[in-house]
Amino acid sequence: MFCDDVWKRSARLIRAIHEHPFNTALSAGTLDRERFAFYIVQDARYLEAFSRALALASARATDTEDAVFFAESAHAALAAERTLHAGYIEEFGLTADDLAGIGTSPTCLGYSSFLQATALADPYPVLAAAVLPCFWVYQDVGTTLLENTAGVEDHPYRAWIATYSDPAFAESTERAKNITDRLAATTDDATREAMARAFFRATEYEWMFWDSAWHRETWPTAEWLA
Ligand SMILES: Cc1ncc(CO)c(N)n1
Repeated sequence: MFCDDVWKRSARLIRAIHEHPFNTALSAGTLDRERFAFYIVQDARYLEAFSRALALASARATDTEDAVFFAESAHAALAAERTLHAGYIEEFGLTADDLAGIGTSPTCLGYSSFLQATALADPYPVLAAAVLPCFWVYQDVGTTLLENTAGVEDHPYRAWIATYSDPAFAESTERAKNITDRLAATTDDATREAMARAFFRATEYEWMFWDSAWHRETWPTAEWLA
């Protein structure tokens, strides 16, 4: 099956995601607030783009059940942004003015733009494969973090871990995988190859997203603009 195949081929990259210092510190509860705040602000922006890509997947779906799934997922992404992310942003005391002053990072813009370009310009099966790692990687990391932090009381990032280890999110991940497998099975070789490339690119961006939060990535050219 397509999903099993691309997941196996991503094994080393997935391991690197699990072992990234951002995620090991997130798991240990030692991740500093500055890095997590950077991540949450960028991720709130990412989720708006992800939601748009999902809404476009819903519009382009050839199967009504798939259209429902993608529309619900588009809504869930924005709902997460308005609860989980907005909750942390409030906890960190970031005002609307603070947020307006924080630039979207190169990686966040790259990942967001990649998803939206795929949504608008690539075949629908390629779009399904591009959004799949957004579900699968988070579900995988979320459940691992839940296992690793099971006995920990008052984990500072408990709400984040709970969101992505939720059985409902695992169910969505299964749905996204099933849709992608069905589309891969019924398309041509060239499209299947493009699906694999989109899956790998999105998974690379997932690693980069955590890495960019760890380093609090900025635009190297920012100082030359007024
Ligand atoms: C970067 C990224 N990928 C996936 C998810 C899960 O939807 C998220 N919140 N952020």
